[in-house]
Amino acid sequence: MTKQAQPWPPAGAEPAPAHPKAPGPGSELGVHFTECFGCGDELEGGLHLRSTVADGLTVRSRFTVTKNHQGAPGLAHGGLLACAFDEALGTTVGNLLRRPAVTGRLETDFRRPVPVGSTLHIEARVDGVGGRKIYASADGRLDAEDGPVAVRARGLFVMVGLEHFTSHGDPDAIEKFREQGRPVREDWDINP
Ligand SMILES: CCCCCCCCCCCC(=O)SCCNC(=O)CCNC(=O)[C@H](O)C(C)(C)COP(=O)(O)OP(=O)(O)OC[C@H]1O[C@@H](n2cnc3c(N)ncnc32)[C@H](O)[C@@H]1OP(=O)(O)O
Repeated sequence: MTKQAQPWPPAGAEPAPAHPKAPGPGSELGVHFTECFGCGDELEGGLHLRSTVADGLTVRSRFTVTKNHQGAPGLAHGGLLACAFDEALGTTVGNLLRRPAVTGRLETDFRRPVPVGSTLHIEARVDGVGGRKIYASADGRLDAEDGPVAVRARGLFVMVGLEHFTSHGDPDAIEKFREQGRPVREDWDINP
């Protein structure tokens, strides 16, 4: 049987404008939580992904593959690469739309090996919104913004209320997150 390509974003999704308080093009997004494996600076073996808003509903992120990220000798582990895309897509959705959301589904296509020492340049964009569902996709290129594509990903994010984090998360970590000042509640649309 021939596999039919599904449209992306799916029928019914609408283009989503950036939130009025979303950071503008050129803004560095920084660390959203210091213990985050994707972007936090407290975890020596983390990805230390860094992101900058680009034009449109697009964010450019990059991270350098270290020995902490290996699967096969000298090559990035696919699961770690998926983590980098989860972070890059999540930070794009969170910062541009300013609606709390979590990853419901993440698809990755691994097109080329990613060696230790290389830097992956990830361009992620919001593709559309349908109800509580946010569709986003990203391309990861090797060692330059116009380098060869090594990984592609698509994510479905589902808008949630703050109780998702307060009822399932660790209260001490949530308190630390609040003390770090992100997100500033007034700058977000909280209820899905
Ligand atoms: C400045 C700071 C920046 C912030 C920067 C943040 C960066 C961090 C990046 C990392 C982000 C993460 O890893 S987040 C962590 C990983 N993800 C999680 O732990 C999520 C675990 N899953 C859940 O909690 C739940 O399943 C939810 C919330 C996703 C959905 O549950 P729910 O609230 O009961 O809603 P539910 O009715 O099931 O789903 C709502 C709609 O989405 C659809 N839907 C739900 N899941 C799926 C799915 N896998 N595939 C297809 N569709 C799905 C449903 O069919 C439905 O469509 P319809 O009927 O409406 O049409």
